[in-house]
Amino acid sequence: MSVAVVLVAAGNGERLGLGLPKALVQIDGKTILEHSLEAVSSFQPNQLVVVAHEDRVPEFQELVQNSYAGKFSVVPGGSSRQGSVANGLQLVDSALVLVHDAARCFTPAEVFHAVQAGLETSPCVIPALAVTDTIKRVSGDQVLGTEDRDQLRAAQTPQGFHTNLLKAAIAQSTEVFTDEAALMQSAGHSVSFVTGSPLSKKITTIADLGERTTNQRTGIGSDAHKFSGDGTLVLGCLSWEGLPKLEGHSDGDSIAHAMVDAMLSAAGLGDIGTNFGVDRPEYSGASGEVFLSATLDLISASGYELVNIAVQVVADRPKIGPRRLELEQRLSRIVGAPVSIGATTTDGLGFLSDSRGVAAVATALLRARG
Ligand SMILES: Nc1ccn([C@@H]2O[C@H](COP(=O)(O)OP(=O)(O)OP(=O)(O)O)[C@@H](O)[C@H]2O)c(=O)n1
Ligand SMILES: C[C@](O)(CO)[C@H](O)COP(=O)(O)O
Repeated sequence: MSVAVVLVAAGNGERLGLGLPKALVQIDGKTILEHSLEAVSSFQPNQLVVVAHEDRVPEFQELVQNSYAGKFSVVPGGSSRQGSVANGLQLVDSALVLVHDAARCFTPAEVFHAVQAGLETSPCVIPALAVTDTIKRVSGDQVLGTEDRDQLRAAQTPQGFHTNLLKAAIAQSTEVFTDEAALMQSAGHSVSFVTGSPLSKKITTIADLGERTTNQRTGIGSDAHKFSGDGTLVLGCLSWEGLPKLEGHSDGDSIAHAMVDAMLSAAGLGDIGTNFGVDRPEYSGASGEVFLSATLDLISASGYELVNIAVQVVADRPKIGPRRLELEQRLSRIVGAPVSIGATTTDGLGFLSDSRGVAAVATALLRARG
Protein backbone atom coordinates (compact mmCIF):
# COMPACT_ATOMS: atom_id res chain seq x y z
CA MET A 1 0.00 0.00 0.00
CA SER A 2 1.22 3.54 -0.71
CA VAL A 3 2.52 5.48 2.28
CA ALA A 4 2.79 9.21 2.97
CA VAL A 5 4.78 11.03 5.62
CA VAL A 6 3.31 14.17 7.19
CA LEU A 7 6.28 15.97 8.75
CA VAL A 8 4.98 18.41 11.35
CA ALA A 9 7.45 21.28 11.67
CA ALA A 10 5.22 24.27 12.42
CA GLY A 11 5.94 24.66 16.15
CA ASN A 12 7.31 27.85 17.73
CA GLY A 13 10.04 26.14 19.76
CA GLU A 14 9.06 28.13 22.86
CA ARG A 15 10.68 25.68 25.29
CA LEU A 16 13.91 25.91 23.28
CA GLY A 17 13.69 29.69 23.70
CA LEU A 18 15.93 30.72 20.77
CA GLY A 19 13.41 33.15 19.27
CA LEU A 20 12.86 31.27 16.00
CA PRO A 21 10.76 28.28 14.91
CA LYS A 22 12.42 25.11 16.23
CA ALA A 23 12.65 23.51 12.78
CA LEU A 24 14.91 26.39 11.65
CA VAL A 25 17.34 26.02 14.56
CA GLN A 26 20.70 24.66 13.40
CA ILE A 27 22.49 21.61 14.74
CA ASP A 28 26.01 21.07 13.38
CA GLY A 29 25.49 23.40 10.42
CA LYS A 30 22.07 22.10 9.32
CA THR A 31 18.56 23.04 10.40
CA ILE A 32 16.46 20.59 12.40
CA LEU A 33 14.15 20.54 9.34
CA GLU A 34 17.03 19.42 7.08
CA HIS A 35 18.13 16.72 9.53
CA SER A 36 14.56 15.40 9.72
CA LEU A 37 14.32 15.39 5.91
CA GLU A 38 17.43 13.19 5.79
CA ALA A 39 15.62 10.67 8.00
CA VAL A 40 12.54 10.79 5.76
CA SER A 41 14.72 10.51 2.61
CA SER A 42 16.22 7.25 3.78
CA PHE A 43 12.68 5.88 4.29
CA GLN A 44 11.51 7.00 0.79
CA PRO A 45 7.74 7.43 1.23
CA ASN A 46 5.47 7.70 -1.84
CA GLN A 47 4.41 11.17 -0.72
CA LEU A 48 5.75 13.82 1.69
CA VAL A 49 3.78 16.72 3.15
CA VAL A 50 5.81 19.19 5.23
CA VAL A 51 3.77 21.34 7.62
CA ALA A 52 5.63 24.65 7.88
CA HIS A 53 5.56 27.47 10.40
CA GLU A 54 2.77 29.70 9.08
CA ASP A 55 4.95 32.87 9.07
CA ARG A 56 7.90 31.23 7.26
CA VAL A 57 6.36 29.09 4.50
CA PRO A 58 8.65 30.33 1.62
CA GLU A 59 11.77 29.62 3.73
CA PHE A 60 10.56 26.11 4.53
CA GLN A 61 9.66 25.56 0.87
CA GLU A 62 13.21 26.49 -0.20
CA LEU A 63 14.86 24.29 2.44
CA VAL A 64 12.77 21.28 1.42
CA GLN A 65 13.38 21.97 -2.29
CA ASN A 66 17.15 22.03 -1.72
CA SER A 67 17.43 18.95 0.44
CA TYR A 68 14.68 16.51 -0.54
CA ALA A 69 14.84 14.64 -3.85
CA GLY A 70 11.32 13.11 -3.90
CA LYS A 71 7.82 14.47 -4.48
CA PHE A 72 6.68 16.87 -1.74
CA SER A 73 4.19 19.59 -0.74
CA VAL A 74 4.49 22.30 1.89
CA VAL A 75 1.44 23.60 3.79
CA PRO A 76 1.15 26.15 6.63
CA GLY A 77 0.64 24.82 10.16
CA GLY A 78 -2.09 25.48 12.71
CA SER A 79 -1.97 26.87 16.23
CA SER A 80 -1.85 23.37 17.80
CA ARG A 81 0.04 20.26 16.75
CA GLN A 82 -3.28 18.56 15.99
CA GLY A 83 -4.28 21.52 13.80
CA SER A 84 -1.01 21.22 11.91
CA VAL A 85 -1.57 17.49 11.39
CA ALA A 86 -5.09 18.22 10.09
CA ASN A 87 -3.69 20.75 7.55
CA GLY A 88 -1.09 18.27 6.32
CA LEU A 89 -3.57 15.39 6.08
CA GLN A 90 -5.75 17.33 3.63
CA LEU A 91 -3.14 16.70 0.92
CA VAL A 92 -2.58 13.03 1.69
CA ASP A 93 -3.92 10.64 -0.93
CA SER A 94 -1.88 7.56 0.09
CA ALA A 95 -3.58 4.64 1.87
CA LEU A 96 -1.23 4.83 4.87
CA VAL A 97 0.19 7.87 6.62
CA LEU A 98 3.04 8.28 9.11
CA VAL A 99 2.90 11.50 11.14
CA HIS A 100 6.38 12.49 12.25
CA ASP A 101 7.71 15.31 14.46
CA ALA A 102 10.46 17.29 12.70
CA ALA A 103 11.72 17.77 16.26
CA ARG A 104 12.65 14.04 16.32
CA CYS A 105 15.12 14.75 13.57
CA PHE A 106 17.52 11.83 14.07
CA THR A 107 14.98 9.00 13.90
CA PRO A 108 16.50 6.01 12.05
CA ALA A 109 14.75 4.75 8.88
CA GLU A 110 14.23 1.33 10.55
CA VAL A 111 11.65 2.88 12.89
CA PHE A 112 9.64 4.19 9.92
CA HIS A 113 9.78 0.71 8.34
CA ALA A 114 8.74 -1.03 11.58
CA VAL A 115 5.74 1.28 12.01
CA GLN A 116 4.68 0.80 8.38
CA ALA A 117 4.97 -3.00 8.74
CA GLY A 118 2.79 -2.90 11.88
CA LEU A 119 -0.01 -1.23 9.90
CA GLU A 120 -0.60 -4.51 8.03
CA THR A 121 -2.38 -5.82 11.14
CA SER A 122 -3.29 -2.70 13.13
CA PRO A 123 -5.15 0.57 12.36
CA CYS A 124 -2.64 2.58 14.39
CA VAL A 125 0.97 1.82 15.32
CA ILE A 126 3.37 3.96 17.33
CA PRO A 127 7.02 3.55 18.29
CA ALA A 128 7.52 3.59 22.07
CA LEU A 129 10.32 3.09 24.56
CA ALA A 130 10.35 1.63 28.08
CA VAL A 131 10.42 4.22 30.85
CA THR A 132 13.63 4.24 32.90
CA ASP A 133 12.64 6.65 35.71
CA THR A 134 10.20 5.76 38.48
CA ILE A 135 7.02 7.68 37.63
CA LYS A 136 4.95 9.36 40.35
CA ARG A 137 1.35 10.54 40.23
CA VAL A 138 1.09 13.93 41.95
CA SER A 139 -1.35 16.60 43.03
CA GLY A 140 0.04 20.01 44.00
CA ASP A 141 3.21 19.22 45.95
CA GLN A 142 1.89 15.83 47.11
CA VAL A 143 2.89 12.47 45.63
CA LEU A 144 -0.27 10.38 45.38
CA GLY A 145 1.26 7.14 44.17
CA THR A 146 3.80 5.29 42.07
CA GLU A 147 2.97 3.90 38.64
CA ASP A 148 4.00 0.39 37.63
CA ARG A 149 6.61 1.36 35.07
CA ASP A 150 6.58 -2.08 33.46
CA GLN A 151 3.19 -1.06 32.09
CA LEU A 152 4.38 2.34 30.84
CA ARG A 153 5.97 3.36 27.55
CA ALA A 154 7.13 6.78 26.27
CA ALA A 155 5.46 7.49 22.92
CA GLN A 156 7.54 8.65 19.96
CA THR A 157 6.93 9.34 16.28
CA PRO A 158 6.46 8.47 13.40
CA GLN A 159 2.96 7.37 14.37
CA GLY A 160 1.30 5.30 11.64
CA PHE A 161 -2.34 5.18 10.56
CA HIS A 162 -4.73 4.03 7.88
CA THR A 163 -5.31 7.45 6.33
CA ASN A 164 -9.11 7.21 6.07
CA LEU A 165 -9.40 6.34 9.81
CA LEU A 166 -7.16 9.21 10.94
CA LYS A 167 -8.97 11.71 8.69
CA ALA A 168 -12.33 10.63 10.13
CA ALA A 169 -11.06 10.72 13.74
CA ILE A 170 -9.67 14.25 13.30
CA ALA A 171 -12.85 15.48 11.62
CA GLN A 172 -15.00 14.16 14.51
CA SER A 173 -12.74 15.17 17.40
CA THR A 174 -13.87 17.81 19.87
CA GLU A 175 -10.75 17.53 22.04
CA VAL A 176 -7.11 18.43 21.36
CA PHE A 177 -4.67 15.60 22.10
CA THR A 178 -0.88 15.67 22.38
CA ASP A 179 -0.52 12.82 19.90
CA GLU A 180 -2.65 11.24 17.17
CA ALA A 181 -2.59 7.80 18.84
CA ALA A 182 -4.58 9.27 21.75
CA LEU A 183 -6.99 10.82 19.26
CA MET A 184 -7.47 7.46 17.51
CA GLN A 185 -8.11 5.72 20.83
CA SER A 186 -10.72 8.30 21.74
CA ALA A 187 -12.43 7.39 18.45
CA GLY A 188 -12.50 3.73 19.54
CA HIS A 189 -9.57 2.33 17.53
CA SER A 190 -6.97 -0.01 18.97
CA VAL A 191 -3.36 1.17 19.05
CA SER A 192 -0.32 -1.10 19.02
CA PHE A 193 3.36 -0.30 19.47
CA VAL A 194 6.76 -1.29 18.16
CA THR A 195 10.10 -0.60 19.85
CA GLY A 196 11.19 3.00 19.28
CA SER A 197 14.75 4.33 19.27
CA PRO A 198 16.83 6.37 21.73
CA LEU A 199 18.03 8.31 18.65
CA SER A 200 14.45 9.54 18.17
CA LYS A 201 14.60 11.76 21.23
CA LYS A 202 12.60 14.93 20.68
CA ILE A 203 14.62 18.16 20.68
CA THR A 204 12.60 20.20 23.18
CA THR A 205 14.97 22.17 25.44
CA ILE A 206 18.49 23.61 25.24
CA ALA A 207 19.72 20.55 27.16
CA ASP A 208 18.52 18.31 24.29
CA LEU A 209 20.57 20.42 21.87
CA GLY A 210 23.59 20.14 24.19
CA GLU A 211 23.41 16.33 24.10
CA ARG A 212 23.87 16.43 20.33
CA THR A 213 27.09 18.41 20.60
CA THR A 214 28.99 15.79 22.63
CA ASN A 215 31.35 13.35 20.88
CA GLN A 216 32.94 16.24 19.05
CA ARG A 217 36.64 16.93 18.61
CA THR A 218 38.48 20.03 17.42
CA GLY A 219 41.79 20.15 15.58
CA ILE A 220 44.24 22.78 14.39
CA GLY A 221 46.51 22.96 11.35
CA SER A 222 48.81 25.48 9.68
CA ASP A 223 50.95 25.61 6.55
CA ALA A 224 53.23 28.05 4.71
CA HIS A 225 54.78 27.96 1.25
CA LYS A 226 56.93 30.49 -0.60
CA PHE A 227 56.25 31.76 -4.11
CA SER A 228 58.29 29.91 -6.74
CA GLY A 229 58.53 32.63 -9.35
CA ASP A 230 56.83 30.75 -12.18
CA GLY A 231 53.45 29.13 -13.05
CA THR A 232 50.08 30.32 -11.74
CA LEU A 233 49.17 30.37 -8.07
CA VAL A 234 46.69 27.73 -6.86
CA LEU A 235 45.31 28.58 -3.44
CA GLY A 236 42.19 27.25 -1.73
CA CYS A 237 41.64 25.06 -4.82
CA LEU A 238 41.24 28.18 -7.01
CA SER A 239 43.62 29.62 -9.64
CA TRP A 240 44.91 33.15 -9.09
CA GLU A 241 46.04 34.61 -12.45
CA GLY A 242 48.96 37.06 -12.26
CA LEU A 243 50.57 35.45 -9.19
CA PRO A 244 53.23 32.70 -9.30
CA LYS A 245 52.62 29.25 -7.89
CA LEU A 246 53.80 28.22 -4.45
CA GLU A 247 56.66 25.74 -4.03
CA GLY A 248 56.11 22.31 -2.47
CA HIS A 249 56.12 18.54 -2.90
CA SER A 250 52.52 18.96 -4.07
CA ASP A 251 50.90 22.10 -5.55
CA GLY A 252 51.79 24.13 -2.43
CA ASP A 253 48.15 25.05 -1.65
CA SER A 254 48.65 26.39 1.91
CA ILE A 255 44.90 26.74 2.55
CA ALA A 256 44.05 23.17 1.54
CA HIS A 257 47.03 21.81 3.48
CA ALA A 258 46.12 23.70 6.66
CA MET A 259 42.57 22.30 6.34
CA VAL A 260 43.94 18.77 5.94
CA ASP A 261 46.14 19.16 9.02
CA ALA A 262 43.22 20.54 11.06
CA MET A 263 41.01 17.55 10.17
CA LEU A 264 43.76 15.00 10.84
CA SER A 265 44.57 16.70 14.13
CA ALA A 266 40.90 16.58 15.21
CA ALA A 267 40.69 12.87 14.40
CA GLY A 268 44.00 12.16 16.16
CA LEU A 269 45.47 10.83 12.90
CA GLY A 270 48.76 12.74 12.82
CA ASP A 271 49.39 15.34 10.13
CA ILE A 272 49.83 15.80 6.39
CA GLY A 273 53.48 14.69 6.55
CA THR A 274 52.74 11.41 8.34
CA ASN A 275 49.87 10.57 5.97
CA PHE A 276 50.85 12.02 2.56
CA GLY A 277 54.59 12.84 2.96
CA VAL A 278 57.43 12.83 0.44
CA ASP A 279 57.67 9.03 0.85
CA ARG A 280 54.34 8.84 -1.08
CA PRO A 281 55.35 9.60 -4.72
CA GLU A 282 51.70 9.32 -5.83
CA TYR A 283 51.05 12.65 -4.05
CA SER A 284 53.90 14.47 -5.87
CA GLY A 285 52.28 17.51 -7.53
CA ALA A 286 48.82 16.49 -6.20
CA SER A 287 46.14 19.17 -5.94
CA GLY A 288 44.65 20.37 -2.66
CA GLU A 289 41.38 18.71 -3.66
CA VAL A 290 43.10 15.30 -3.81
CA PHE A 291 44.48 15.76 -0.27
CA LEU A 292 41.15 16.98 1.06
CA SER A 293 39.25 14.01 -0.39
CA ALA A 294 41.81 11.49 0.88
CA THR A 295 41.61 13.10 4.34
CA LEU A 296 37.81 12.90 4.39
CA ASP A 297 38.12 9.16 3.65
CA LEU A 298 40.58 8.77 6.55
CA ILE A 299 38.40 10.57 9.08
CA SER A 300 35.34 8.67 7.90
CA ALA A 301 37.17 5.36 8.33
CA SER A 302 38.02 6.37 11.89
CA GLY A 303 34.32 6.98 12.70
CA TYR A 304 34.12 10.78 12.35
CA GLU A 305 32.42 13.25 10.05
CA LEU A 306 33.23 16.89 9.45
CA VAL A 307 31.10 19.58 11.10
CA ASN A 308 32.92 22.73 9.85
CA ILE A 309 36.32 24.29 9.15
CA ALA A 310 37.51 27.86 9.79
CA VAL A 311 40.59 29.15 7.94
CA GLN A 312 42.66 32.27 8.37
CA VAL A 313 45.01 33.18 5.52
CA VAL A 314 48.14 35.12 6.56
CA ALA A 315 49.63 36.90 3.52
CA ASP A 316 50.17 40.24 1.83
CA ARG A 317 49.01 38.82 -1.47
CA PRO A 318 46.78 37.62 -2.89
CA LYS A 319 44.06 39.86 -1.48
CA ILE A 320 41.46 37.40 -0.22
CA GLY A 321 38.51 39.77 0.32
CA PRO A 322 37.31 40.01 -3.31
CA ARG A 323 37.24 36.20 -3.69
CA ARG A 324 36.34 35.19 -0.14
CA LEU A 325 32.81 33.96 -0.97
CA GLU A 326 34.07 32.09 -4.04
CA LEU A 327 36.73 30.40 -1.87
CA GLU A 328 34.19 29.48 0.80
CA GLN A 329 31.79 28.00 -1.75
CA ARG A 330 34.48 26.01 -3.58
CA LEU A 331 36.00 24.58 -0.39
CA SER A 332 32.62 23.88 1.27
CA ARG A 333 31.56 21.94 -1.81
CA ILE A 334 34.76 19.85 -1.76
CA VAL A 335 34.53 18.92 1.94
CA GLY A 336 30.73 18.76 2.18
CA ALA A 337 30.56 21.07 5.23
CA PRO A 338 30.72 24.82 5.87
CA VAL A 339 34.20 26.37 5.40
CA SER A 340 34.69 29.97 6.50
CA ILE A 341 37.67 32.05 5.37
CA GLY A 342 39.30 35.07 7.01
CA ALA A 343 42.57 36.81 6.17
CA THR A 344 45.21 39.02 7.76
CA THR A 345 48.69 40.42 7.12
CA THR A 346 51.65 40.51 9.51
CA ASP A 347 51.97 44.28 9.88
CA GLY A 348 55.31 44.34 8.06
CA LEU A 349 56.88 41.56 10.12
CA GLY A 350 58.40 38.25 9.00
CA PHE A 351 58.70 36.52 5.63
CA LEU A 352 55.06 37.14 4.72
CA SER A 353 55.51 40.93 4.97
CA ASP A 354 57.34 41.31 1.65
CA SER A 355 55.01 39.02 -0.28
CA ARG A 356 57.39 36.08 -0.38
CA GLY A 357 54.78 33.46 0.47
CA VAL A 358 51.35 32.50 1.82
CA ALA A 359 50.54 30.94 5.20
CA ALA A 360 47.21 29.65 6.49
CA VAL A 361 45.89 28.48 9.86
CA ALA A 362 42.77 26.28 10.13
CA THR A 363 40.60 24.74 12.80
CA ALA A 364 38.27 21.81 12.15
CA LEU A 365 35.40 20.37 14.15
CA LEU A 366 34.50 16.69 13.76
CA ARG A 367 31.74 14.66 15.36
CA ALA A 368 31.46 10.94 15.88
CA ARG A 369 29.11 9.39 13.34
CA GLY A 370 25.81 8.41 15.04
N1 LIG B 1 1.32 24.19 16.20
C1 LIG B 1 2.24 23.24 16.09
C2 LIG B 1 2.95 22.78 17.21
C3 LIG B 1 3.91 21.80 17.04
N2 LIG B 1 4.16 21.29 15.80
C4 LIG B 1 5.20 20.29 15.59
O1 LIG B 1 5.01 19.17 16.44
C5 LIG B 1 6.25 18.60 16.80
C6 LIG B 1 6.33 18.35 18.31
O2 LIG B 1 6.07 19.57 18.97
P1 LIG B 1 7.00 20.30 20.02
O3 LIG B 1 8.20 19.52 20.30
O4 LIG B 1 6.14 20.68 21.15
O5 LIG B 1 7.47 21.58 19.18
P2 LIG B 1 7.13 23.10 19.43
O6 LIG B 1 5.65 23.31 19.43
O7 LIG B 1 7.92 23.86 18.43
O8 LIG B 1 7.74 23.33 20.88
P3 LIG B 1 7.21 24.29 22.03
O9 LIG B 1 6.00 23.61 22.59
O10 LIG B 1 8.35 24.37 22.98
O11 LIG B 1 6.88 25.62 21.39
C7 LIG B 1 7.34 19.56 16.32
O12 LIG B 1 8.02 19.01 15.22
C8 LIG B 1 6.57 20.81 15.98
O13 LIG B 1 7.14 21.56 14.92
C9 LIG B 1 3.44 21.74 14.71
O14 LIG B 1 3.68 21.30 13.58
N3 LIG B 1 2.49 22.71 14.88
C1 LIG C 1 3.75 13.36 19.52
C2 LIG C 1 4.73 13.31 20.64
O1 LIG C 1 6.01 13.59 20.16
C3 LIG C 1 4.76 11.90 21.20
O2 LIG C 1 5.58 11.84 22.31
C4 LIG C 1 4.40 14.29 21.75
O3 LIG C 1 3.18 14.00 22.29
C5 LIG C 1 4.45 15.74 21.28
O4 LIG C 1 4.21 16.55 22.40
P1 LIG C 1 4.59 18.08 22.42
O5 LIG C 1 4.09 18.63 23.71
O6 LIG C 1 3.90 18.67 21.24
O7 LIG C 1 6.05 18.19 22.36
